[in-house]
Amino acid sequence: MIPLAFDFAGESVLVVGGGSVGARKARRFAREARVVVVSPSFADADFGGAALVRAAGDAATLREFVARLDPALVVAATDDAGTNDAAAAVARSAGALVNRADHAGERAFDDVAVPATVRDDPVTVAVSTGGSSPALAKHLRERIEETIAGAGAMASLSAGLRGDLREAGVPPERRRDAVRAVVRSEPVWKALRSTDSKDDQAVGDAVARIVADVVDTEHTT
Ligand SMILES: C[C@@]1(CC(=O)O)c2cc3[nH]c(cc4nc(cc5[nH]c(cc(n2)[C@H]1CCC(=O)O)[C@@](C)(CC(=O)O)[C@@H]5CCC(=O)O)C(CC(=O)O)=C4CCC(=O)O)c(CCC(=O)O)c3CC(=O)O
Ligand SMILES: NC(=O)C1=CN([C@@H]2O[C@H](COP(=O)(O)OP(=O)(O)OC[C@H]3O[C@@H](n4cnc5c(N)ncnc54)[C@H](O)[C@@H]3O)[C@@H](O)[C@H]2O)C=CC1
Repeated sequence: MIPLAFDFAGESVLVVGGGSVGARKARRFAREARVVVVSPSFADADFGGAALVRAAGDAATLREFVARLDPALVVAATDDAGTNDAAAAVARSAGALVNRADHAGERAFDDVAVPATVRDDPVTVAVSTGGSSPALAKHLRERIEETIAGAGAMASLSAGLRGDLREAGVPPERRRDAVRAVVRSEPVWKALRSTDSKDDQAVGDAVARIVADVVDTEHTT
């Protein structure tokens, strides 16, 4: 399986099944998509603000919801394999992606798996075990959470730096070297992770030193 980042803004997601797994998937996709959950009962308190429709997902009902919502993705998350089969078949015939919560391995070509995900916006890190061990995916996600602290700020900082250097007419190769040096710099990471607001100054100083170093070195060689 190959991970891709999918922009769900403006898209719909249909979740079939309102247990704790359906709720977790609904919360996940409700960050961006319009989510509708179809289920005869709802066992979790938090569906991320998704619309909840109390109905059994038989094939006719599912076809109706898929036709109405035109979802990019259908999540089959019931405890009933027959219903999950029907949800997957209806989704496929409508050209939607399918996520089956009760399947791993030997997937149809259009199936997707939901990875364990760490966010420090705009950075996301996704862990998949190819469906073999979701518990391991979760554990690795917890470990990575500490490792990427500050990555969101680093992404914004380096994107800003790239823009500034471009505007200043710095040629592409030198720009690339400077940005690469900044994202690898321990002093910059340390300052970004600091909760001390005066470290904004430390970040700026560390970046300025690196940029001057890279630009100067390459001037003189
Ligand atoms: C294939 C996949 C399809 C999909 O759902 O997309 C799938 C399938 C199955 N999960 C099962 C069980 C568990 N799933 C979790 C947790 C998570 N499961 C997630 C994803 C995936 N699960 C996809 C593969 C991802 C990959 O490639 O690794 C995570 C990462 C993302 C998310 O769901 O948000 C989320 C962690 C979120 C986080 O915290 O970061 C736990 C841990 C726990 O609950 O503590 C357990 C119990 C322990 C265990 O069994 O491992 C079972 C057996 C059910 C049974 O035995 O009845 C199946 C079905 C099967 O294996 O056949
Ligand atoms: N992918 C994952 O991360 C995990 C997947 N699983 C799998 O996912 C399934 C669901 O797990 P839970 O949410 O814990 O189960 P659950 O039993 O708590 O919830 C199942 C939900 O499906 C609903 N449902 C039953 N028939 C339906 C129908 N015809 N139409 C619509 N909804 C229907 C039920 O009302 C209930 O709300 C499990 O049976 C298991 O196979 C379990 C743990 C983790």
